[in-house]
Amino acid sequence: MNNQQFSIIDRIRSFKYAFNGLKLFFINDHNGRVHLFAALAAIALSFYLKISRIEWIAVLSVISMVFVAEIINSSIEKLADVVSPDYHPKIKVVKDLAAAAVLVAAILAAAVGAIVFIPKLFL
Ligand SMILES: Nc1ncnc2c1ncn2[C@@H]1O[C@H](COP(=O)(O)OP(=O)(O)OP(=O)(O)O)[C@@H](O)[C@H]1O
Repeated sequence: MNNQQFSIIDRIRSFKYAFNGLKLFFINDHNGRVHLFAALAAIALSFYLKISRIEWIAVLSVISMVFVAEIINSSIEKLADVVSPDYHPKIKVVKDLAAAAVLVAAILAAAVGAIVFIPKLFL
């Protein structure tokens, strides 16, 4: 248990570190930029198609899910690269599992995108 006193300055500092992580993700991570582009395209399409409130909730939820999964995946990859710069079978399992989380989120996002957008675009 942490016995340190609550400090608003420490809380603000934590936010600063978190925003720095976000900046690193979008600047250094190629996947981060791909996801950002896809998210902006989905949001633009949502405005264009005037999707409903509940559809906005679905679209924004899956977009954030993909970002969360990719940020955690990226973080695990970086940690694994420090822990084991050389090939290690257990690192392979760790990295493949982290990548699987992104895959699951991306499949869900594609499914939600198809359910929301396809009827408005083609039907
Ligand atoms: N040190 C290692 N030991 C074992 N397997 C590894 C190791 N590094 C990478 N791998 C294997 O290679 C795959 C790709 O790893 P890598 O870290 O390059 O991820 P990536 O998704 O290609 O990353 P990036 O975000 O750089 O595109 C991993 O999922 C894992 O199977």
